[in-house]
Amino acid sequence: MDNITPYSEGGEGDWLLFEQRKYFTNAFIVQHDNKRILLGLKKRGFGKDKYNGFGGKVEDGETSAEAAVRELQEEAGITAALEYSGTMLFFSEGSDFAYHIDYYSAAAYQGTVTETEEMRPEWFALPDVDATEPSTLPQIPFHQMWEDDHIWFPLLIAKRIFNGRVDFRLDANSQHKLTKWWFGAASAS
Ligand SMILES: Nc1[nH]c(=O)nc2c1ncn2[C@H]1C[C@H](O)[C@@H](COP(=O)(O)OP(=O)(O)OP(=O)(O)O)O1
Repeated sequence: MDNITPYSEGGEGDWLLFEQRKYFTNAFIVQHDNKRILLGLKKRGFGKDKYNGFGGKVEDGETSAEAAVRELQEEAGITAALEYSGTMLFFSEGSDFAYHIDYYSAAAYQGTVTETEEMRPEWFALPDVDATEPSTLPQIPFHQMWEDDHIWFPLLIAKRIFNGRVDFRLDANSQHKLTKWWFGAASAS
């Protein structure tokens, strides 16, 4: 049995309202055997300088699973048999649509992890409470990721399929600030 919180919520105020959603994917390589997870530093566009999984828009005519495989190939140079991990609805003040993001993960991959124009891939240590010696890899850099990620990462890592909703508002410096959220594991498996 994993020792994780299956549901959490927080923040304040009313949920922001939106009229449109667009579909995105986000994929992670999570290797429990090697105690590591692959993230990428986004080099351009929305979310620049944040670490994230590899993903992007679902194009017309493809499923989100197909988009996830394509984006992982385009952004990290690798192919993987990705499995569905969860779905989140991300909405930010100032945006005219909500991001519907399907998450995927895999342990194994084919090819060589490669830096691309969009992402600089890097391995990080999976949290390991039983470790007898510290990992040589850096810890997951939550301070340099979307603010909600630390809430649902334990579910992703434990392979608990999750759902969630986050609202961000813009602060005086136009930085995204997490204002309201909920995350839950969709099943107890
Ligand atoms: N880990 C994450 N946590 C979060 O809270 N929001 C995320 C997120 N990953 C993505 N988002 C949100 C914000 C992000 O800018 C938006 C779009 O995701 P991406 O950055 O993956 O897509 P891109 O805008 O790069 O699309 P492409 O141009 O098709 O690659 O979805």
